[in-house]
Amino acid sequence: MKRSGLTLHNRLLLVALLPAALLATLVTTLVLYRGAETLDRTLHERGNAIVSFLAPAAEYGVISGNRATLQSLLQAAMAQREVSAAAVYDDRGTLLASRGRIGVLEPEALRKIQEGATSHFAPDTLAVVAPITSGGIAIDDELVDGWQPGASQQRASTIGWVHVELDTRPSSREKAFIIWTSFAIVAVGLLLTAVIAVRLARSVSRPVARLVRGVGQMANGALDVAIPEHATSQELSALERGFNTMAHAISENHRTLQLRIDDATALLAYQAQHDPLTGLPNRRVFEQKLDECVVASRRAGDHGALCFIDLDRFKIVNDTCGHAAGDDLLMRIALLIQQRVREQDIICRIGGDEFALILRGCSPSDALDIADELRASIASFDFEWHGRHFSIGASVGMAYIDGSHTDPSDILIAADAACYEAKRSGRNRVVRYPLEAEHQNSPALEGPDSAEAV
Ligand SMILES: Nc1nc2c(ncn2[C@@H]2O[C@H](COP(=O)(O)OP(=O)(O)OP(=O)(O)O)[C@@H](O)[C@H]2O)c(=O)[nH]1
Repeated sequence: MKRSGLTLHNRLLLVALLPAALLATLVTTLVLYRGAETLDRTLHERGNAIVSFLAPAAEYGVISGNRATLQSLLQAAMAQREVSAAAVYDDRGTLLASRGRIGVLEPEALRKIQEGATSHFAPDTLAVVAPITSGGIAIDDELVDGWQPGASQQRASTIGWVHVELDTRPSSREKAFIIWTSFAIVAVGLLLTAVIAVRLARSVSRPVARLVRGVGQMANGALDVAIPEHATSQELSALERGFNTMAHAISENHRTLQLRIDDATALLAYQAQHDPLTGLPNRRVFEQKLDECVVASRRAGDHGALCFIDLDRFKIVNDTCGHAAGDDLLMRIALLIQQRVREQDIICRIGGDEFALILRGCSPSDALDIADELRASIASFDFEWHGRHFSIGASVGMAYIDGSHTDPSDILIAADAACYEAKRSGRNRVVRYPLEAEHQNSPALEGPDSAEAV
């Protein structure tokens, strides 16, 4: 659909003002027309009434030629409101008497004028002329031989004319007054209508504009939107409340959803980095940390050691008491190791019963001491499961991180080989890499064989 450039506000103004303006124009025109017509008609009627009264009254004066009578008659006519001049003519059009500044009419013009005819012969003047007729005297006629009823009417003839002029200025002034009063009323009415229309249009267009802004903000991604509820109309007020409720609900749902996503993401991140059974960092984290350690040892001289810890004869617990017991034992051993290592050390579970311990910032001898203390703790740990007691051990393979390695997998291989050697040479002991020298020179580190289930 084609869009118009008119705003909602302007449309509402148009709807309110256009009919009012049209109606006002129509009504004003009608009132003015009717008012002017009525004033004109009233003036004409007055003129006619005066000449109708004057014509029969002047009959005697015209017949008798008594000008004094005619003058006093005209004087009486002049007393009438708006009469500015008056005159009487005989049947030949000769002026017999006049009052005021009369515009004398030619006999020709008089003869053409019928009774009650009016005309504007001069500006601001309305002239009314009526013939003076003589109907004869009925008493005298009856005395005449051969008189018949109705004969006097037949002999009525025009013996002169009365001519009255009315001043049209008061009437014009009244017309002007009506015109200006009407215009003033219409102007005030239209002004009031405009003020009311503007207020009404605003009461609709402003809340709608606020709603449009709110929707726009939401469309741009700002969900926490609330518009002020100032609408005065019931429907718009309900719309504002509804919008705010809806926006709040959407915002809340979005927030809840975002929290769930964050939780799920955090859980996934945690699960991606931790062993689900013991909660220790998993193999992936271990590899990262080992990388960091190797880099730190080369760059900052931050030396340390890697210990591979493989539990001895763990399988017996699984086989005799089931996997639940094995799981419980793994969790307890993980806790035990965590409690015994330092804050800067990193302990990870990297396999079934295998743990990796990265010792940071320590000398080879300190690392050896820590590893052996750990081994001894595991060896002396008494695991109890439904009345049965188990004592397991741990074989520990150690490789130093002293800045001489560039590849972390070399250290891994070394620690793995040392651990294997610890297993092979009887379990429950710490073997460090390089193997031969360490193994031969450190008999003290060799512990007793791993304990069997008791
Ligand atoms: N309960 C339990 N057992 C596991 C889990 N992961 C691996 N295992 C078991 O742990 C055992 C590890 O095998 P081994 O290391 O050969 O068993 P071991 O008795 O410790 O043998 P040595 O290391 O030679 O002393 C296997 O039987 C696996 O099934 C686990 O998450 N829970």
